[in-house]
Order: sequence, then structure tokens, then C-alpha cells
Amino acid sequence: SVLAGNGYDVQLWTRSAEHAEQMNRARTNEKYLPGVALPSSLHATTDMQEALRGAGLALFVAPSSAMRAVAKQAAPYLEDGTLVVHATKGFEAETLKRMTTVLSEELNRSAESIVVLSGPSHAEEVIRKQPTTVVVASADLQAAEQAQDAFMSTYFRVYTNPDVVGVEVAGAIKNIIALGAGLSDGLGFGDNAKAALLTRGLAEISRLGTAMGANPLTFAGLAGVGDLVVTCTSQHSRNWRAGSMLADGTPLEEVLERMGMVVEGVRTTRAANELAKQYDVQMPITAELYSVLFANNSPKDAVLNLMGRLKTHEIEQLG
Ligand SMILES: NC(=O)c1ccc[n+]([C@@H]2O[C@H](COP(=O)([O-])OP(=O)(O)OC[C@H]3O[C@@H](n4cnc5c(N)ncnc54)[C@H](O)[C@@H]3O)[C@@H](O)[C@H]2O)c1
Ligand SMILES: O=P(O)(O)OC[C@H](O)CO
Repeated sequence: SVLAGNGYDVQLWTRSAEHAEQMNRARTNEKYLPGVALPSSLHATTDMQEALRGAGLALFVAPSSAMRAVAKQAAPYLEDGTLVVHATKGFEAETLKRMTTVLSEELNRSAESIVVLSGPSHAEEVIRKQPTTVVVASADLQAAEQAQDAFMSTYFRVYTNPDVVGVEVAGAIKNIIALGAGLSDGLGFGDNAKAALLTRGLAEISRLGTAMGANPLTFAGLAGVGDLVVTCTSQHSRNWRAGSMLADGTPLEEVLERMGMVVEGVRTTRAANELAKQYDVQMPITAELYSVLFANNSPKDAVLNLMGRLKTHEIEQLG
């Protein structure tokens, strides 16, 4: 929608012929963003070759679990001059790889040339042209600026950042904290608890991110604090909603079925739990979430465990 509004002809690839037909016929996306008109220069297709023919820019935004498969399908048709951007928030579950790594492997491109777009940006608001700010990160400044120019509009403001690791880690891990924020609200806890989760969640994100090579300042930016705030507080957040449903004892499988859309925080909790071990960093909120999601621990016990941890310093934990 943003790109079409900027005057580009946009081909929207989907694997579902029925969904593509519905969007082209009704000029709305009834399944995911009902009731909002799609720009006339946006055309949906299930034909990957058609979607990528002559493309100046290809935006990959499949769920993290599908990214490798989608990239594999795209690889034969991606032209050399096409800028690759992704907006997916998560790790590959089996390998713990970041999305730029997965894309680089499947598309036979250097990871440095790929751009990640992230930040506080719920689709429901963007499609209604509500003011939104995001960041595009790439090791290649020219590539980041090319993406910035393509997406920047009167209601969609885009900043560049060279820190791909920081932006990808922040975008992925905030979904875990949002699940926790939903749980906290669902348990009836108040604003103090939410603020605690956001702040100590940011400490966890920063700790893992810096261990993986990120610039700590990225976590104070749009991909860090910005996305953490929006995902932990917005009515639109699927991760927050899933967390609030878990609070009343609804089993995880049922929550995911009822959501009907990707809840990245669930798989990311598993991945982050592994990454914390690999990089030897403490991620207590993630560990408790893991125990609730995958080891039948009760949310109330998880809170008791977090509050009962040994006393410690605030700042030293950031190191
Ligand atoms: N929705 C948002 O506001 C938003 C904002 C920023 C980033 N993201 C990120 O974008 C990614 C996708 O989220 P979404 O909101 O579009 O999810 P969604 O669940 O609303 O839609 C996912 C789409 O991917 C398709 N899909 C699922 N598995 C597939 C596969 N194996 N092959 C091909 N297509 C497949 C589904 O059919 C659906 O069309 C996530 O990583 C999410 O964190 C979403
Ligand atoms: O709806 P969520 O929880 O997947 O969050 C969507 C975006 O990541 C918000 O920036």
C-alpha cells in the first residue's frame, strides 16, 4: 500500500489463488485488513515469475517459518538489479539464523546487500495512512537509502541504520515480551507490571543483541523501544492478544488456532531460549515464558519466579 501510494506498480505475491482473486476483484484484503480499499496500482498474483519480472525492489514478508521456502521459490526469478528488503520478525527455528542470513543463502546474494525494514508498524494503521516511523538497516548504506527513498511518504517516515543485527534481534525478541505483556494484563496486573516487563525486557533484548554483535544504541531506537512499546500496548498486536488468552488457561494450540494469524513470539521464545544458552546471556523473562509455553508452568508461578530472583544491580545486568 505504501509503495503503491508512492507511484510504484506493486505485484503482491500470495500462495492462495482464492485470496489473490478476492483482492483483485474487490480491491480490498478481506481476510487480513478488511474494509480498507487497496490502491489501484496493486495487483495480487500467485505467479512468482510475474511478481518479480523487472522488479526494482522485492519485499519479503512471509512468516519466519516460511521465509526459506518462499525465498527458494523466488530465487530463480529474482533479477540481479532487484533490491532485496525484508520485514519479517523472527529467527529460523531449526538453525536460529536471522532472516538476512536465510535470504542471503537462498537468493545467492551477500547478506550485506540485503535491507531489513522494522519498527513500530501495525499493518492495520499503515493501510489507513496513519503516521508511522520505521527503520531500514543494511551494511550497504546505498541499499538502505534506496529502500528509504522507495518507502518514505507523508505518513510513513523511514530512517536508516547500519546495524542489521540489532534491528533484526530487536524486532524478533520484542514479540516475546509482548506475549508476556498480554499475559500480565490477562492476569489482571497493572501498569507497574507492564512497565517492568517493557524495561527489563529491553535489558534482555540488549543483552542478547550486543552479545550477537549489535550496537546497543539501536535498542533505544525505533526497532527497539519503539516496537517494544507498540507491541506491548497496542490492541492490534497478535502477540499481546495471544498472551492475554494464555492467562486464563487457554491451551497454546487453541490460542494459535483462534488467532488464525502468525504469532511470531511463540517460535521466537524457543529460539531465544537456545540463543541465550549459545551466547551465555541471562534472559529470565524469556526463560519463564518458555516454561509457560512449552513446559506447562503456570503464568502465576512464572511471575513468582521472576519477582523472587536473587537481588541484583540494574545497570550491571545490561553488560
Ligand atoms: N502485521 C503487521 O502489522 C506486521 C508488521 C511488521 C512486521 N510483521 C511481520 O511480518 C511477518 C508476517 O506477518 P503477517 O502479519 O503478514 O502475518 P499473517 O499471519 O497476517 O499473514 C501471513 C501470510 O503468509 C502466508 N503464509 C504462511 N505460510 C506460508 C508459506 N509456507 N508459504 C507462503 N506463504 C505463507 C499466509 O497465507 C498469509 O498470507 C511476521 O514476521 C510479522 O512479525 C507484521
Ligand atoms: O501483531 P504483532 O504482535 O505480530 O506485531 C506486529 C508488528 O511487529 C508491530 O510492529
